[in-house]
Amino acid sequence: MHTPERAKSLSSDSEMQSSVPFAASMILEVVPSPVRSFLQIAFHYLFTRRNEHTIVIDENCGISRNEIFHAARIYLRTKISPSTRRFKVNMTSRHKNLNIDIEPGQEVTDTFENFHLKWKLISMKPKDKGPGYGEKRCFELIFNKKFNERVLKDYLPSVLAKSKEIKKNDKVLKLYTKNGLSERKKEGGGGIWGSINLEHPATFDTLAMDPGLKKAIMNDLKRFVNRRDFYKKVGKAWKRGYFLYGPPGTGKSSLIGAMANYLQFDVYDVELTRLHSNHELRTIMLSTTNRSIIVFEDIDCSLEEMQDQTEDINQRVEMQLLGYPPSETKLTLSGLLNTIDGVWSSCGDERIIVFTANRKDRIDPALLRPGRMDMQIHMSYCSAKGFKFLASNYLDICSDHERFGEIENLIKNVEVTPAEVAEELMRSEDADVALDGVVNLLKRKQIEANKIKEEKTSAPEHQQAKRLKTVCPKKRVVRKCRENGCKMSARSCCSNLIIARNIEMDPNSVKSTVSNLAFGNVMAAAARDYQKDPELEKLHADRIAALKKEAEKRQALKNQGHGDWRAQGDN
Ligand SMILES: Nc1ncnc2c1ncn2[C@@H]1O[C@H](COP(=O)(O)OP(=O)(O)OP(=O)(O)O)[C@@H](O)[C@H]1O
Repeated sequence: MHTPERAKSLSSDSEMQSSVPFAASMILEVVPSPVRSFLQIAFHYLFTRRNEHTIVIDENCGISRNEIFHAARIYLRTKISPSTRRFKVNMTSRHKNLNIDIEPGQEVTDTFENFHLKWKLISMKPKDKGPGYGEKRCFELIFNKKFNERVLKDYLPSVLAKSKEIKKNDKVLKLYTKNGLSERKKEGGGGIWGSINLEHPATFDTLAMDPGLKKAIMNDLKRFVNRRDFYKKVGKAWKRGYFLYGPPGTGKSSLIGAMANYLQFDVYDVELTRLHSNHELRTIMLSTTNRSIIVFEDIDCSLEEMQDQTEDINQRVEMQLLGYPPSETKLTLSGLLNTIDGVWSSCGDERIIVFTANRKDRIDPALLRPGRMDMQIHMSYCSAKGFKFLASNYLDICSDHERFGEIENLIKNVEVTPAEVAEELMRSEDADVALDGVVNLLKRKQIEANKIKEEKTSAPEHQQAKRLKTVCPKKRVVRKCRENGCKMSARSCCSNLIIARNIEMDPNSVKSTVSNLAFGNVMAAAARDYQKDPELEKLHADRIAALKKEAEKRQALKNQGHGDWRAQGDN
């Protein structure tokens, strides 16, 4: 059994003395002190270090986590003794116990059956980088070489098993977000992921959704985690995909929180728009842990942005031909699909992949095919049942209330999200006041809905044009372009329109709008685009002429070798 005394002896001068045979210690007793320390080191090496074996356990295996390193960190928390000079302590509201952690440079001793071992946490930082940047950590496990086989066969597996048990008893869910490929945060040990404790309050008990659907999701999750052998037998990666879609505020994120709390799984939040290549996506997927939920939120918007980025590349290639340095963006839909269910996806167990979107019709069907997305869940507007559920949850109204009838009648005809209803219910603890708020909200929504309906049916063309004006300018431009068969990205359509408008208004202002782009090139592209679109061409014939003139002028300036030709005005 390990004792503080033993720990101390291993980490001090007396360790050396105690580890040499009796005869050698007698010699040390009699020699003068300057010679003694020299002999101490020599004897220590001769009788102890020579017989030592060291196993190095890195934090990561390439780009994946090294599970033994992380298990050892958890296990060694229970082995920190009074002789450990420095260690960390933390505890959040969700922890059941104080959380103790070993610090780099510190040693911890352990005893297994009848032999001793020493663990040391080592941290190496590149000199020229800031704290936590590019840091590499490893454990050194030192023991007598005659126990080599027992360490590998018995001791390390027992460390893995014990750490699992400790984790189970004091599990705190984590929410991981990406740090950036080259960063390695000290805390959280997630490699390229930074983590915070996930304290999402949502559970299946607090979610307002169809009870049948709720039950089906819970059963599906339970069945999934219990089917390790089944997945092995049929030769499939042990993962499951969920696609959650519905308008903002219908509870998609809350459902993810409820799933994490139900399964006690960590959550990884992948922001596709922050990734630059398929390689980067694979790297971050490989560094996620087992028993986790990997979330791609608002995938419809992310895919649109990915497409925009790719189109930007096409523009940049054109710019490259004009002598601009090359740059590339390679995060593609096929790369995403490949990462989800290609060879990469089988590197890990018990993974749940969740995609969320506001609209299903904007998603490429390839992404939703069975095997990729096993369960599609529609999160819809609040129903009368949903409202009653929220009322009982927020206001503790378990039976009936005089305003329920009116609310049920109104809610049937309007599109209101659970988030909007919840917001009203939270405004007052007085049920009458809160429910009045809900009634007013529903009435307002009904008036708005009626107005839109009216506009649609009365003078169609005039009203439609009016309505188009009220939607956001970007959407209006894109809608107009799509109606005319233009396939350019939203961003390109808008930037072309801005350029055209600026030319019409004030040619000098153009340079500020597009100062970072290859001016002449963009102008030419914009002009080409207007020509592609017959209706726009008709409407903007003189704009096209202006664009062409502008493009030629800028190109000519460039050809003449004017330094900063983008900054030249129209003089
Ligand atoms: N179905 C629901 N049951 C209970 N509460 C809900 C539900 N939907 C929304 N809420 C409440 O509204 C808030 C916002 O919901 P949530 O973020 O889960 O919606 P979302 O669909 O993910 O929205 P977004 O698409 O904008 O991210 C939640 O914190 C919760 O309080």
